[in-house]
Amino acid sequence: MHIASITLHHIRMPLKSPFAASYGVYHDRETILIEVQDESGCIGWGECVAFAEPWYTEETIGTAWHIVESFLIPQLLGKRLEHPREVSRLFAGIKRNPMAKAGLETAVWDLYAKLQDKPLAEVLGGVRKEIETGIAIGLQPTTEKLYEAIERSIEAGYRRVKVKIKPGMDIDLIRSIRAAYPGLALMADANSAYTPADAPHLMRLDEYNLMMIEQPLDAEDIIDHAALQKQLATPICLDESLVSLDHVRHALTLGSCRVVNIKIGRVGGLTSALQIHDLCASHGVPVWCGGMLETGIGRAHNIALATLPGFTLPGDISASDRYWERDVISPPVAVSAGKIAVPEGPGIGVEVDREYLGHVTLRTQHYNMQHYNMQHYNIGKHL
Ligand SMILES: O=C(O)CCC(=O)C1=CC=C[C@@H](O)[C@@H]1C(=O)O
Ligand SMILES: [Mg+2]
Repeated sequence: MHIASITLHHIRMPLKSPFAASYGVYHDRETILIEVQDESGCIGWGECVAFAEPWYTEETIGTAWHIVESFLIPQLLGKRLEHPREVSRLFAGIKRNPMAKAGLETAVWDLYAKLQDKPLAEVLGGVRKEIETGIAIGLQPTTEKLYEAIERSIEAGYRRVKVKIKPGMDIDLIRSIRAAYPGLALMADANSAYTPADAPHLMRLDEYNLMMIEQPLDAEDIIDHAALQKQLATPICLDESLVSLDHVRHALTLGSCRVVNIKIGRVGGLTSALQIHDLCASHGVPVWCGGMLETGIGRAHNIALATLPGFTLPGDISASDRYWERDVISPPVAVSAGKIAVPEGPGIGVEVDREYLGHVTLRTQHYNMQHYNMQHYNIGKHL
């Protein structure tokens, strides 16, 4: 692969309904879609999943655009690569910023798979032709709205339901859901809404047979999660805490969690996601693919990743129409009886709807060696 040009698309898509977590509410989704084109004209697509606000992690659309444009593109543009796993080595001189890195790196994986004329799932080592999937329901304004959302999820066949919790919307909420749906595969995501002092309160959730409690404490609290896991019968699943392979290795060593949510953007790309998958498998720790309210491009990468053998739990890969009136891919992601058929075309196996992409684009920037701003290129050169 000779990386000939890179194009960034900053887009905004309206959410069909607001998505609320313990830290805030999303009314629309800004994201950065990334095209990487090689000298043959083949195009790989990736998605940088940073939000517009630094609520989930410290990355935002603004930080990611800056890091991609000023530091990562200079390391990638013009390079001749044999394999996408080389990209993370090219980016090693730039600290953290995993979502910025993953946006470019996933595009190179898609490009590579297309050049191999193979589905991305096959190139990654996938073993499934369809994946079972779950759904994440944001905090709802009323219990009735929550029950309506749960009913719709069950009717759609989603294999597990994730609800959001936070202090004041937890024990009673879970108790009422469990009373209404005794056999439902149910988990809760706290998005770091609790502190270690809340351990006795969180232990009360043990009686409701939750599959797991996701990220109860702060992202930095790897040691405190280990102490909490010793007090909880319910498995802890970590999300925000795990931003690299080393973070996962530390969490498994300390016993901070018994389940791992792998999000391609949060861990810096597919190469890192594969390494984390393999590490968890060696420890007998199940993983599932988390979601970031992606467009169909990020969703397609998630589907490919979720075909790997260690992804034994349903993830947050819902249908395109769960969030979007219209997606930027064709065909949109569809869920049937809680399952998604893995695309069989080369790469991510979906086409980008450029007409709609243009409609939702706020800003586009194209970079190639002839026109690239040498000032930016020189910034990257010293790395
Ligand atoms: O992509 C989805 O379906 C939503 C997944 C989801 O629950 C989340 C997405 C992004 C940030 C968080 O609010 C939350 C999570 O922590 O998993
Ligand atoms: Mg989460």
